[in-house]
Amino acid sequence: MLTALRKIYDFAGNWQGVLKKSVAFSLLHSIFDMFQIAALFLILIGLTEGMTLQIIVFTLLLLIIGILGKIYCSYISDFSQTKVGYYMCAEKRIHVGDRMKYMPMGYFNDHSLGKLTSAVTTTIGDVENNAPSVLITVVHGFVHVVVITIVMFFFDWRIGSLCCLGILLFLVCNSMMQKKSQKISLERQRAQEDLVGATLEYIQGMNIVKSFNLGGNSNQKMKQAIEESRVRNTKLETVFIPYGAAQQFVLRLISVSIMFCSILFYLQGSMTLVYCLLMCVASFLIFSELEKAGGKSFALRLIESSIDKINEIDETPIMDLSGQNITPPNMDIELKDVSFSYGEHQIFRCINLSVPSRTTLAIVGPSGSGKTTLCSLIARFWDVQSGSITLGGTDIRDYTLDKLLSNFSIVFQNVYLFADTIENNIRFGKPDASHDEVVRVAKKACCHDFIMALPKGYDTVIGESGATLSGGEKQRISIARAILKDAPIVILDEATSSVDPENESDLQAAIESLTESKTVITIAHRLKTVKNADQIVVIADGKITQRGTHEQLKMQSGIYADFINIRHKTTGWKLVQ
Ligand SMILES: Nc1ncnc2c1ncn2[C@@H]1O[C@H](COP(=O)(O)OP(=O)(O)OP(=O)(O)O)[C@@H](O)[C@H]1O
Repeated sequence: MLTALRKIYDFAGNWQGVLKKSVAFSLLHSIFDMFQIAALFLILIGLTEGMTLQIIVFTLLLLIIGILGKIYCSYISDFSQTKVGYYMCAEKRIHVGDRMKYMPMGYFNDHSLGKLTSAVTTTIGDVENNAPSVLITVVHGFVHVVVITIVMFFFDWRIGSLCCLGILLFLVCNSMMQKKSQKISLERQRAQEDLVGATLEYIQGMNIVKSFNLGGNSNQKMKQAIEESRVRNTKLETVFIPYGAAQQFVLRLISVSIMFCSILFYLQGSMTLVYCLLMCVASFLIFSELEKAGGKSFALRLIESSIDKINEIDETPIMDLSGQNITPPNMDIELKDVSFSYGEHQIFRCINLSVPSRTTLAIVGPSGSGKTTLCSLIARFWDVQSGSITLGGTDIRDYTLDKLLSNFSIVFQNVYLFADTIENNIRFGKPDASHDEVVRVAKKACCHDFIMALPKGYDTVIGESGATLSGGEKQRISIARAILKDAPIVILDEATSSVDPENESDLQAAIESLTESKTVITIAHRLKTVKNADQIVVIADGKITQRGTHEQLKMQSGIYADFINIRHKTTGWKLVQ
């Protein structure tokens, strides 16, 4: 239990002060609670030994101060508790999100989208909603019972000892429950992750679901995940209920024992009537807060496993640790003996390549040969396993990721647009750009006219993933933001789809604006791009099998000439005119 409490405290980070304040006020609340017992004690003395005005006034004062104190302390404690929960988790979400930018892409291969989404949404949400309140209730419950026990010892050591026995028995039940819950908490968390993953997959694949008319079967996975989550949650409850009941039983039993013993001691003559009455009334109050703590403490393991999960993501090694803010003297890119594999799947074996500043490289090759991977290695989305890649003569691993990536504008074939205004989507390339700058690049990327035809122009909010724009329009928006970034190196995965003849010339004009006077690396699908490139490399079987200009390569027998003649249709690579 202490480990879990410690973890919550550590998790609070910058908000530990507010958490301590909340705990302190909940303890003060306990002290004000004692005022009730003191007032009761005075009333009983008054009733048995004669009521005086002094006793009445003092009792009333104690009650008023106690009630007001409790209200004030509750307010501050609850407010701080909500504040700490919200802020510590908001900070953690931002921190984890920031860190993810610097994680190797391999991390995202090994961890499903569902698991990561679940971690930053529901798992952190669990911590946000429960951790501070559980910590405060548990600490409060224990301090409350300890304070009361001390007071009981002050009145009668035998009753004090009974209180100690109650605490001890409660701890035994509670630690048994904590042990039992450890395994189930993990299982429940996994079920939760699977559920988020299945839901995401279902929603993301909705167009496929509809187009294949598979509504009935396709959500089978989601149904299974829901069922699994139900089973785990129910199991959790079923396990806790007997222990929770045992805790309650133990505390109630001791309360009743305190009452009976007090009466017995009074009848034997070893306790005064006042003390006896006081103990009888107090016996119902002694364990009230501990009982609440017991009710909440079952959540400690759940919170602990949630915190462990979030910390595990947060502690994943990032790529940026030894990077420096280097400004490359030129944009020469050099690959020396580069080998790379995805796990066991070898993609490149000792490849060498040189792309001088302000030249154009066209990468061609069959589907799955590694064209995208090569671009990803140059932009350090992945680290090479052996060999090196340099930019301006410096190994790209010696740059900070921010500094390295500031040199690249990357346009992917599958464009992702954020659920934000068109203007902000373009501004993503340069967050401090003015409206005029945004319009200027939109014109260059041939977007301005279709943007102005939209109901709110640049302020039109596009649906998630750009759902309300055509494929070609999305492409041009992504080119506009790349033009705005104005990085000296452009990596471009040419669109093979979403280009109809009307869009074609606009898209071409946009690409020409983007690539003008830059070092350009293109995954080329168009004969025109390939023809105009300063250098063409053909990738196949983990190697660069051919390199040269269009004129040189078309004369050589080999994959390139075959492709030009569209003889290798079956490999899945073709050039469009
Ligand atoms: N993130 C990844 N994890 C594991 N394997 C991957 C990953 N990305 C690509 N691969 C595999 O690496 C190989 C090369 O993929 P890559 O996308 O680089 O090829 P490509 O030449 O760009 O293909 P295409 O022309 O079809 O886009 C493929 O076999 C692919 O399945």
